[in-house]
Amino acid sequence: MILTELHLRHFRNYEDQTVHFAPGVNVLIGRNAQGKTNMLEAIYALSLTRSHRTNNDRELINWQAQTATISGVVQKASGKVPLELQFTKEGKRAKVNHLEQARLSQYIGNLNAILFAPEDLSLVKGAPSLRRRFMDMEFSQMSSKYLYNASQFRTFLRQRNKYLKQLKYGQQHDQVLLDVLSDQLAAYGAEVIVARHHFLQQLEKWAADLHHQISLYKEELRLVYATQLKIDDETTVDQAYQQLLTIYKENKAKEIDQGSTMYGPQRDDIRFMVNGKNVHSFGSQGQQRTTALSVKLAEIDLMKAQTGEYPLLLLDDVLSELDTVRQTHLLKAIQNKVQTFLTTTSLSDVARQLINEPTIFKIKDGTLVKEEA
Ligand SMILES: Nc1ncnc2c1ncn2[C@@H]1O[C@H](COP(=O)(O)OP(=O)(O)OP(=O)(O)O)[C@@H](O)[C@H]1O
Repeated sequence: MILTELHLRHFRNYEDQTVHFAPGVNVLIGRNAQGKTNMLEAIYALSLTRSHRTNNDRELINWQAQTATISGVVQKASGKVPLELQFTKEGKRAKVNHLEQARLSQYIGNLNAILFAPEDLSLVKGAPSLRRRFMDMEFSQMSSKYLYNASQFRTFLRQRNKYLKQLKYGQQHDQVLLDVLSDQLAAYGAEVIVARHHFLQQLEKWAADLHHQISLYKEELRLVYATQLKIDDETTVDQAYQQLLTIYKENKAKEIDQGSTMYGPQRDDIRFMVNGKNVHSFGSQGQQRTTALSVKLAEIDLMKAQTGEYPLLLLDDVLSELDTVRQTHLLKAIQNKVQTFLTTTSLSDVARQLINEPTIFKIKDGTLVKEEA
């Protein structure tokens, strides 16, 4: 898919900006604090209805304004889709084809984007919560079923944790409601766990291939889904549900004592194994970077396989973080395949040579101007 045009009104430091993007590589060049990341953030938000760097939507609204609007036109194989998002201090509204969507979950999936920023290089060495967030954000774009199950799971997890605390401190005594909440949590948790297992297996195929190439055929990458359940390719959602339910039954007293839910997908992780060793603990910084890059790039193909369309790729200042070999692989992998938005303070000679006919935009103080070829 291609984002052909974007209009920002009172979004961060953009007052009123219309841009027509190229289908290939769009390079956004500017000094620090001029609005490069803000532009990628706008595209990301138009895709997922939320920012990648804040949970507070109010921060997206220009300090002098009350409402921020992002709108754009997405060109897909099936035709053009106009999208619009509006952020006010009270909340947000989303429109597809000029029609307001009752739920944001109905909106997500119209524009798919993968964002790769320097902090993603810590996907491997960072905390497990980063990897769970990675799975949730990416798989939700590929499957509305995953989006729904993961969001229901979070709702019941909050309720169950609250109830476990009340039981712990004697504010509640009735364990029947706890059993009802455990049943719901196990049902949605099982859906999430089985889906993650399948998505990760597919992601592994592409990631392993890319990693093999980038490491100059020296390293084999494997992605292992670390979960408390016993899961393999044959495990059904019902079997996973029964396993979780049994765990909740057997650990009821322990969880009440803790005042929180100790079992389920909120504790899962991904282990990245290179040549049989966990890169998190044993990998060099270079291996960790190669792994993160391979996994991110593999998402492009996974998303294409799942949705039938390539996503947009947003690269926020990552070139400067990668050495020449990795830059070359990154730029080669995206050429002529995905519409790319790349921010940088200056384009290196290597990158300039590798990018096939880049369209260059200069960004200064919240204004973006296309550089004529
Ligand atoms: N809600 C807002 N209203 C107005 N201006 C804002 C708002 N939020 C952020 N800004 C301004 O946006 C600018 C930051 O832009 P951005 O994060 O896109 O920087 P950048 O060009 O990516 O720079 P760097 O290379 O340093 O990351 C800052 O000048 C900041 O003051």
